[in-house]
Amino acid sequence: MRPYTEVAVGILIRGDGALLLTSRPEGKVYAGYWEFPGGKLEAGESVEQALRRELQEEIGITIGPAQVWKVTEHDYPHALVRLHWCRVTEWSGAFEMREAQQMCWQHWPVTVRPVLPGALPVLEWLAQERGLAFDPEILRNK
Ligand SMILES: Nc1nc2c([nH]c(=O)n2[C@H]2C[C@H](O)[C@@H](COP(=O)(O)OP(=O)(O)OP(=O)(O)O)O2)c(=O)[nH]1
Repeated sequence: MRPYTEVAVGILIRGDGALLLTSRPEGKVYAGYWEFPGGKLEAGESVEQALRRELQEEIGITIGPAQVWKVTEHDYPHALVRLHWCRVTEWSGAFEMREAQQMCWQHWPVTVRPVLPGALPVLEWLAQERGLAFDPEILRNK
């Protein structure tokens, strides 16, 4: 069986309920797709540690406490990933896209696309929590 790539992902939720999405930088698989910020765990790291490091490295902020909310899996051609989703409502520092990504605060309905397929289940749960009708399929394509 293919080994899992463990990934820590942050769902940053602003006081007004908006969610932070970032675009995948050039040179990575799925470049230009929208995703939640995060990245792969390094050896010996907890999910929270990896998320704190990735968000510092990639978007310049320092997150407060982060606890795993959901765990999902996605089988991509490039990797079998296990995504550890953390909701984050506290952070400090100024946003700075250090990999030339774009960032976007999104209210419902989410308008950016395409969104990484591995992020769609979580968007569906977030919409359900708010009692919103949401068809994740429309976010798959440009
Ligand atoms: N950050 C993030 N990754 C996601 C999401 N949904 C999803 O399927 N993934 C997948 C895509 C990638 O296969 C994997 C994340 O790996 P990555 O290559 O972006 O991570 P990284 O920043 O550590 O990359 P690198 O150092 O190897 O360049 O998780 C999401 O919403 N956010």
